[in-house]
Amino acid sequence: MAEKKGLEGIVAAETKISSIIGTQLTYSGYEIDDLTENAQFEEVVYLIWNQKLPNKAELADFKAKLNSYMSLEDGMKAHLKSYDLTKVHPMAALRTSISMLAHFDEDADDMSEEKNKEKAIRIQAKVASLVAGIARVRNNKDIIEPNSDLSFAANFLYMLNGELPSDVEEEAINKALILHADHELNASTFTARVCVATLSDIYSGVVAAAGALKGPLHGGANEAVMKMLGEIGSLDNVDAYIHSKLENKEKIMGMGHRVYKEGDPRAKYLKEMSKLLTEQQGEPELHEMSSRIAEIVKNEKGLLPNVDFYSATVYHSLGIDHDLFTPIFTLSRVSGWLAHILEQYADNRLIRPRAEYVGPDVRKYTSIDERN
Ligand SMILES: CC(=O)SCCNC(=O)CCNC(=O)[C@H](O)C(C)(C)COP(=O)(O)OP(=O)(O)OC[C@H]1O[C@@H](n2cnc3c(N)ncnc32)[C@H](O)[C@@H]1OP(=O)(O)O
Ligand SMILES: O=C([O-])CC(=O)C(=O)O
Repeated sequence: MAEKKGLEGIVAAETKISSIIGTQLTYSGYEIDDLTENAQFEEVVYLIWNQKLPNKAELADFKAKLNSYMSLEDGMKAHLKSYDLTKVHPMAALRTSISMLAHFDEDADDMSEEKNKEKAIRIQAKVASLVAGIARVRNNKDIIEPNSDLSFAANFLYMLNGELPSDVEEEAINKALILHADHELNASTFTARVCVATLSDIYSGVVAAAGALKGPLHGGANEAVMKMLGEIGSLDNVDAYIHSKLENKEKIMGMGHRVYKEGDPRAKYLKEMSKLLTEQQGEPELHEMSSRIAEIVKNEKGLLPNVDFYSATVYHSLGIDHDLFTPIFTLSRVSGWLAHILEQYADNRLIRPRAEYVGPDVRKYTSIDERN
């Protein structure tokens, strides 16, 4: 067997975008706590794309560009309306629609640095409209045009719900977007880098990454956490449910992490928000159930909550449909993918590891009549 199954611990790239040392997560040198408590998501996107925080003029220019790209073309809206969203998961719809964006971009295959940077802004902006648009179309509601007076977080909620968000809602989404923006060489980001290292285009890299994020061992875990809470039903049922899962060697979603063994530094903010928002919504039991799950899994397995665990109850308390949780993760993480794609292009080499062959020895072809 390959020595490092799942490439655990292998350093496969150099990056200036984010770093994990123990339980310290930094984006281009800034601690995640500092950014979560003080920054706007747009500043963080600028930071991870440029390795510097924007000054006032740079931020204004960046926001203006994001806003100018946010509307979907009529053809793109018609495309979204052609999906059967009663059958297709929004994450599958989002993956497909990101690919379709390239068909409306005459620069899609232009590989110049200038055009790629511009396309990054366009993709970041349009993914917000796509997530909101998919949610609206499936509920037979009109697609809402973005409002350029709003922050990225508020604009997303406005396009999703058709009404201005409260300050609490805007702050919660802004924080969640910052916390999910980048995470070193996680599976979806690695996928993006592998894809574009063939010198494929930026849209292909983002589509490949979205496919990787969708899985329940990665970004899909946030939706799975809410499904688990629904199955458990009440605080009284938590112990029996979790013990039975663990006895059957089943995984508890939202718990554990490949890199963080002493805890995910992002989880504490989401835990705080989960407590506050579930109380405000009159559903404190959901947070109490989550805390009890975390306590049992820590005691029994030594595993701690990851970013997906408490984000589930945060999004639920904001009234967001459970199958939109991973698309919202995408809305944030696309900033990290784009940062890594640009970094990969800037100093590219094809990513092509080797596999250890463990199949049958060399043998001769036999005609179909001779086979049993
Ligand atoms: C944004 C993100 O991607 S954060 C991660 C989101 N994913 C999840 O929350 C899914 C649940 N968690 C997991 O599946 C894992 O903890 C991962 C995939 C996140 C990381 O896992 P890895 O470090 O690769 O550990 P791996 O899957 O090899 O498991 C190692 C052992 O811990 C156990 N384990 C790991 N996570 C869990 C869990 N959540 N619940 C129960 N047991 C677990 C495994 O069953 C295995 O036990 P064994 O040695 O007795 O067979
Ligand atoms: O880093 C990882 O393996 C998974 C993760 O937490 C993330 O992508 O945010």
